[in-house]
Amino acid sequence: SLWIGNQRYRATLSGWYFSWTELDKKNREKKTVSVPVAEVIGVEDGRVEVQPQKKVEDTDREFTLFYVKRSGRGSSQKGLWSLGRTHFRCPSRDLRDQWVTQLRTALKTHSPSRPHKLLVFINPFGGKKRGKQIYHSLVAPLLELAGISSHVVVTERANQARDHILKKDLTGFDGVVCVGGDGMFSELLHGVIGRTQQEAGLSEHDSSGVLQSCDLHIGIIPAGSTDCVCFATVGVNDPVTSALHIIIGDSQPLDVCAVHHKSSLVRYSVSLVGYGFYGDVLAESERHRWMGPLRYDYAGCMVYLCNQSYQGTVQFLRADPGLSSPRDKTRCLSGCSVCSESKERLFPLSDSCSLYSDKLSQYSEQSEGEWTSVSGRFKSISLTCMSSSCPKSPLGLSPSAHLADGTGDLILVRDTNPLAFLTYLHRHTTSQDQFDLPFVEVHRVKAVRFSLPLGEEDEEDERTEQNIEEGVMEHPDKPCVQSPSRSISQQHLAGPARERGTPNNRKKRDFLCGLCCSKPPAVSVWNCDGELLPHTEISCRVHGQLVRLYARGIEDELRIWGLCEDSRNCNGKCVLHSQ
Ligand SMILES: CCCCCCCCCCCCC/C=C/[C@@H](O)[C@H](COP(=O)(O)O)NC(=O)CCCCC
Ligand SMILES: Nc1ncnc2c1ncn2[C@@H]1O[C@H](COP(=O)(O)OP(=O)(O)O)[C@@H](O)[C@H]1O
Ligand SMILES: [Ca+2]
Repeated sequence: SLWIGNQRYRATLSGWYFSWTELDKKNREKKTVSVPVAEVIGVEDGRVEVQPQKKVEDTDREFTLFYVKRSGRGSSQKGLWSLGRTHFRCPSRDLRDQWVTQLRTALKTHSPSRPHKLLVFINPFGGKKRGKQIYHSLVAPLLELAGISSHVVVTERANQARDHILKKDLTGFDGVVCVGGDGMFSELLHGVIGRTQQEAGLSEHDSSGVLQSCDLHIGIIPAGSTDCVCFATVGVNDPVTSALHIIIGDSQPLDVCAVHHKSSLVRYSVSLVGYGFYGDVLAESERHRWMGPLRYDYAGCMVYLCNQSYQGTVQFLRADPGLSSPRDKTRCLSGCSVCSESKERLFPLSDSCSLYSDKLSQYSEQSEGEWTSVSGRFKSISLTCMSSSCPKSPLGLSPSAHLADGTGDLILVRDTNPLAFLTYLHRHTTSQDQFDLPFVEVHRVKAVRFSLPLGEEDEEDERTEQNIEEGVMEHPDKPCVQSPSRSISQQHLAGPARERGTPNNRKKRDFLCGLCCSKPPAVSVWNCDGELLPHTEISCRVHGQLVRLYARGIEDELRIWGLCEDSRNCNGKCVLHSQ
């Protein structure tokens, strides 16, 4: 027996669960609460509070259990996790000590993948510039409660986090965490992939080569502008929810797209490699960083009004259509069967590298005839390895894309009238099918190539030079992977001086004029997870499950509450899947 307040409970710790059942005066069982041991955050002697501040009342018959608590069923805050806390009173001190010891032992046994030590990078300038506050007030107390030690680096420049991961001794760290947005995540992604390949002696520049999957986990505490990677892998962009996923050591594999230009790696992407609309929005938004996250809304409106489209040829290698389709109306949810089956396909034996290389040599030998080619004028071309859902678009760019199936979804939006394009964009904010439009096509792919019409190559250089002069990009001779273009401080410091009619400012106006007025540019620019790429002709290849995040995918609300056992096969009949 245990007591919560004056109420008696029968408590059991058996296998994977700690449960307590309310008993009435006649010992009849009433409501039961069950907490999976894997979701226990900590067990403390006495009555302990951590919010708003840590307070310990060391009463000798009590203990406090901290655990993951989900927002109520049907709540508007779907997917949010918070810290649950219950004070239990035992009949004696001895029994209290036994409970605490047993619970802690169970925690060690059932949660072997929890991190013990984390390396945390905070971008103090990301999003609304609240990174430091978010970490210290919401995240650090939870890590401390869970007994996780952390080494915190507040970044002073762009690429500091990436360089640190690439060059410094990481012995003892179980994972790396960023407090920031998609750009900050991208730094960690490049650091972790680069370091893993260095250690494995593999070249990242060989576009048909095998890449070694990374063991070091990445955690994201969302504090950025789009927070797409966090939203699409957790279901919400909430720092406490993400901190709890990190603490319990969740693990979500993620596909990564490698972008190459000629024979060198340009960058990696997980959320968006976008040309046309999304490239132009990013180029325009970088000039308005001072607006914070609102810069994307402003730039989106401006670029939409300019009504541009671009010519080019897109070639792609289709993924096996028997496995899944971007239009099958399913969603990749936690425990997704498509992704788990892909694991066996991508890594058929534990000695994955050799077999995987066999598969890749097949890939590189794939005949030209197997590439499908589409030429024309496009409003936008997007490739995403996952749904890319974000607060702006809750179902994302490709709602049925999978996080870890080794494929990406290629979305081609052909030139159309402004109203039709607005319909396409608007459907991202609703549950209407954005692919059910005559000028839109979507393909599930393994690789993509983009080329400009013959004779446009000079334009590519011109546009690239212009961007570099304006400080939006670095020189293409420097491999982009060594020096991504975006730096908040650079943009920030350069901003005010440029506003006052300096030559740079005139060029800024030329950029929009170029887009909207007399001679519109023939060439757009690629947006690669929020970075402008310095090349237009690129090739992309999806590497299945290359990295792992501290996440578990989006939880199926009905499955959690025991109402829908099979998200894939309910055929949209249940409440959640018919939405
Ligand atoms: C009429 C309403 C139109 C609304 C259209 C909404 C479409 C939203 C799709 C968003 C896809 C986002 C893919 C993620 C990209 C990020 O990697 C990138 C960088 O993010 P951050 O580091 O946080 O700054 N964000 C973008 O490129 C912004 C795209 C915004 C497009 C409107
Ligand atoms: N201290 C810093 N000063 C300037 N730029 C930084 C700093 N730390 C990180 N960055 C860069 O800022 C960019 C944007 O950061 P991010 O956290 O994604 O915010 P947002 O979502 O608002 O774009 C990243 O590409 C990162 O390389
Ligand atoms: Ca995928």
